[in-house]
Amino acid sequence: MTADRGAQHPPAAGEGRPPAGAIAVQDRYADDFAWCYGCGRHNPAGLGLKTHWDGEGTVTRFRPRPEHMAVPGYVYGGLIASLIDCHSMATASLALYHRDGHRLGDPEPVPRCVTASLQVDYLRPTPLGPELVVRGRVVELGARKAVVESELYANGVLCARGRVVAVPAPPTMTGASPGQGEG
Ligand SMILES: CCCCCCCCCCCCCCCC(=O)SCCNC(=O)CCNC(=O)[C@H](O)C(C)(C)COP(=O)(O)OP(=O)(O)OC[C@H]1O[C@@H](n2cnc3c(N)ncnc32)[C@H](O)[C@@H]1OP(=O)(O)O
Repeated sequence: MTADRGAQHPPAAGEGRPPAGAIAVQDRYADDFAWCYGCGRHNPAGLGLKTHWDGEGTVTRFRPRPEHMAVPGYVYGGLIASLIDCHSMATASLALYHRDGHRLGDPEPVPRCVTASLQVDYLRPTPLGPELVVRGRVVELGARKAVVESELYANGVLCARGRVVAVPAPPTMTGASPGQGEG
C-alpha cells in the first residue's frame, strides 16, 4: 500500500459536511448497542463519532483534543486507529442495511458489526489541531463479512489508511449491561 502517499483528496460532494439534522449511522444503532467508546451515542466519555454518506462513500469528521497528543503537535496513533475502526464499522453496517433494502431514517435499527481485523498504515505524522476527515468505502461485501478501506486526512492531506474486516456482532456479545463484561 505505497501508492498515493500524501495524495490530496479530490473534491467530494458536500466536502463531507452533512446538512444540519442529518441522521448519522450511529444515531440508528439499537440502544443496547450504542455504548462503544468510539461511536456509542450513550457513552458520555467517548469520542461521539458520527458517520454519513457522502458522494460514493462515507465520511466521519473529528477534531482531536489536546489530550489526544502523541508528541507536541501530532496526533496519537491509537486515536487514528480508533477513528478508522469505528468509521469502517459504521460503513460496513450501513452497507448491510442498504443491502437489506433499508435507508437511514427507516424504523429498523442499523445492524451492528464488530472488528475482526484492523490494519492501519501511518503514512505521515498527523497534525494536532485541524479537524480530521475519514473517508471509507466498502471493497467487499460477503455473506459473513464486509471489508472496508478508509483514509484519514488532515488539511486535505492523506495521513493514514486502514483496511478493516467487519463481521456481524456475534450473539455472545449481546445482552450484557454496560459495565458487565465477561472478564
Ligand atoms: C442484534 C445484534 C446486535 C449486536 C450487538 C453487539 C454489540 C457489540 C457492539 C460492538 C461495537 C463495535 C464498536 C467498534 C468495533 C469494536 O471495537 S468491536 C470490539 C473488538 N472486536 C472484537 O472483540 C471481536 C472479537 N472476535 C470475535 O468475536 C470473532 O473472532 C469474530 C470477529 C466475530 C469472527 O468470528 P468467526 O467465528 O471467526 O466468524 P466467521 O463466520 O468464521 O468469519 C466471518 C468472515 O470473517 C473473516 N474473518 C474472521 N476473522 C478474521 C480476521 N481476524 N481477519 C480476517 N478475516 C477474518 C472470515 O474469514 C470469514 O470470511 P468469509 O469466509 O465469509 O469470506
